[in-house]
Amino acid sequence: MVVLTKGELEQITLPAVQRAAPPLAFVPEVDLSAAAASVAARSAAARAVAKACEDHGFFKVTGHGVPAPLLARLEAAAAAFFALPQRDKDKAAAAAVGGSPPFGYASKRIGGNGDLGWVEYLLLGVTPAGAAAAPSALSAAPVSSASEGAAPSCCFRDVLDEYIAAVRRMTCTVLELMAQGLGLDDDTAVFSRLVLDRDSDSMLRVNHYPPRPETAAAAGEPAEVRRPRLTGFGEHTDPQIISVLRSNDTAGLEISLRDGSWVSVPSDTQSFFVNVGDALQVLTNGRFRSVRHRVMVSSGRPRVSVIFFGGPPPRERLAPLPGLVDREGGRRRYREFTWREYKTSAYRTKLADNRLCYFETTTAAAAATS
Ligand SMILES: C=C1C[C@]23C[C@@]1(O)CC[C@H]2[C@@]12CC[C@H](O)[C@@](C)(C(=O)O1)[C@H]2[C@@H]3C(=O)O
Ligand SMILES: O=C(O)CCC(=O)C(=O)O
Ligand SMILES: [Fe+2]
Repeated sequence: MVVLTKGELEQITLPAVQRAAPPLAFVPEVDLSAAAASVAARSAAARAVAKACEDHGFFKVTGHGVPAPLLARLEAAAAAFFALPQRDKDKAAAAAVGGSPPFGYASKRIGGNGDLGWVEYLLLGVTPAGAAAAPSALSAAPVSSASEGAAPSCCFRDVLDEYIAAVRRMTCTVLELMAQGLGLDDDTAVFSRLVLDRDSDSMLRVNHYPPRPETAAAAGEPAEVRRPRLTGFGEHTDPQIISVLRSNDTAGLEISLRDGSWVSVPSDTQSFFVNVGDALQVLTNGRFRSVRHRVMVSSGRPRVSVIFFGGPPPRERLAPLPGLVDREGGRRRYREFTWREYKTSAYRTKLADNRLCYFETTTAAAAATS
């Protein structure tokens, strides 16, 4: 059980004074089933994806083909896992493959550098075969399907493995549309091959944000005091190439727009949300922007989200794609580095830090500060 100090608790509750973010008026959307219908539909979808990645680094995917019963089973399995007694969840952490952070179960502590959030989570490496390198204790968390009534019960780990295979396939379709939208028609697998590589450093995260707790404030106090907004997951960009998120019907995800304002993303259980990650910002020479996002907890209902992070193999050298650099008159915004190097550097940072600035070329860094 994690017991926080008073100061640590304040760190989570501090944003209570902030006003709730307004909803994102227009969530860019791509329907993958429509995109598959014809060459013209595919190129229209590719253009829409590229525009969303340039404008927001964020969009919604519908028509994705991930079966609804699988999503329902995953949601039920995750809820059943987080409802386990604390000692069983802690045991799962201790049993994590390799036993080493960041993988396994944790509560309130995010990463190793003092970040806190109103969240508990499972973080799993995804093995080359597509299966979760999951804590073995997950096998002992039986769940029956919420949607299929009499369907056989099955363990969390099996549902996770099935989900990972499906979400990885869909992620690669999205990455191919991104490449096409950038005009990289000669090599539309330029991003997807990194996530499909047998050594791809991809991960799965299952987050559970418990309902915001009641406060003892007097009835006459303003709503923000009676129902403080808590930081579920502080603002950050994701370091990988792409993150593909699905949540239950409790909202909480917020993204930062280009002007720095925050907007909330209405939940949609039928869809997936895609974030551009730092590595894709580098590969596209800054044309696609990694989106700054966070989760705020202001609901009396729990939020459960599952995020697939598509990462390259550790040895992969990342640098702006030459074709995209040429289009900017040869200006290369980032130096070459390996994914291992980037990840090591990222894991030394706090959640809210800018992790890309250490990899900018001097010209880009100089332009940004002038
Ligand atoms: C504070 C941190 C948590 C994090 C590693 C880091 O040092 C900075 C990046 C964080 C992040 C954000 C996206 C993913 O949720 C994550 C798994 C990742 O790869 O980078 C987390 C890391 C984590 O929770 O360990
Ligand atoms: O839980 C969510 O909805 C988003 C969490 C997130 O951004 C992350 O795990 O990197
Ligand atoms: Fe994230």
